[in-house]
Amino acid sequence: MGPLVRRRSSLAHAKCMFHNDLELDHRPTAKDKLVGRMADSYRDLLTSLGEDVNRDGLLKTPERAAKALLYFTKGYDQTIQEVLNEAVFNEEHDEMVIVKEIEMFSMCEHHLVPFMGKVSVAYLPRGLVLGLSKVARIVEIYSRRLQVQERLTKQIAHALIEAINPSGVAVTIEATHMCMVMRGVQKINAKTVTSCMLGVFRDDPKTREEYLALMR
Ligand SMILES: Nc1nc2c(ncn2[C@@H]2O[C@H](COP(=O)(O)OP(=O)(O)OP(=O)(O)O)[C@@H](O)[C@H]2O)c(=O)[nH]1
Ligand SMILES: [Zn+2]
Repeated sequence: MGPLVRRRSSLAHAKCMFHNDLELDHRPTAKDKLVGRMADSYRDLLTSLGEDVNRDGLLKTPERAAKALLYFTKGYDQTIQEVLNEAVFNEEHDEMVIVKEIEMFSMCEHHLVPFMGKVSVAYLPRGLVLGLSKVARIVEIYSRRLQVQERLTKQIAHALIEAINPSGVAVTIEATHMCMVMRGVQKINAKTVTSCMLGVFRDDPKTREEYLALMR
């Protein structure tokens, strides 16, 4: 295996892309101010539920809930550049790389309840590879937001393309949506599978077949 060499130029390239329409802006307000404001909103919500916000068990709940929601959406506070931390390496490896079954927790933007599942990411390198943990970190940055599964799938795939310019990327997500389990249609076992295939994974049936075989 050849030496791993950090490469800055591709990161500069990545920086450009991450201002495209797939990227949401950072939160407009500082975090400490947000907790106070969100806690006030949670107090209103609890009151609307008919609860007494001054009873012992609920005294600290608005702040706790605010911090929890900020955690569930912490992807808004992170940038791809920070997360990659320059872990893009020159490596002449031209076989498929797959990081499989990355746990994912996200928030349905329609009902503000969680959806969760597993993400598999594959790419075919073209001179550059990504630090393996960074694949999972990319999943975190886009899943820890208000999302729909299809957009999440696409954002992860495009982030890989822009970070290391591989010959192709495939992302598959299998998830359970709490909005379909705990309410609404109430289908406990329904799973939603989405995929995004780019480059050779889209154009070359053999590459796609190899990916699907490795996924089985
Ligand atoms: N395509 C897609 N739809 C989603 C996702 N998460 C939730 N939804 C759907 O968003 C839709 C919102 O539909 P509406 O009819 O406006 O809302 P609703 O009355 O609460 O719908 P029900 O869930 O059917 O009760 C529902 O069909 C959800 O299942 C997602 O990630 N992708
Ligand atoms: Zn939902």
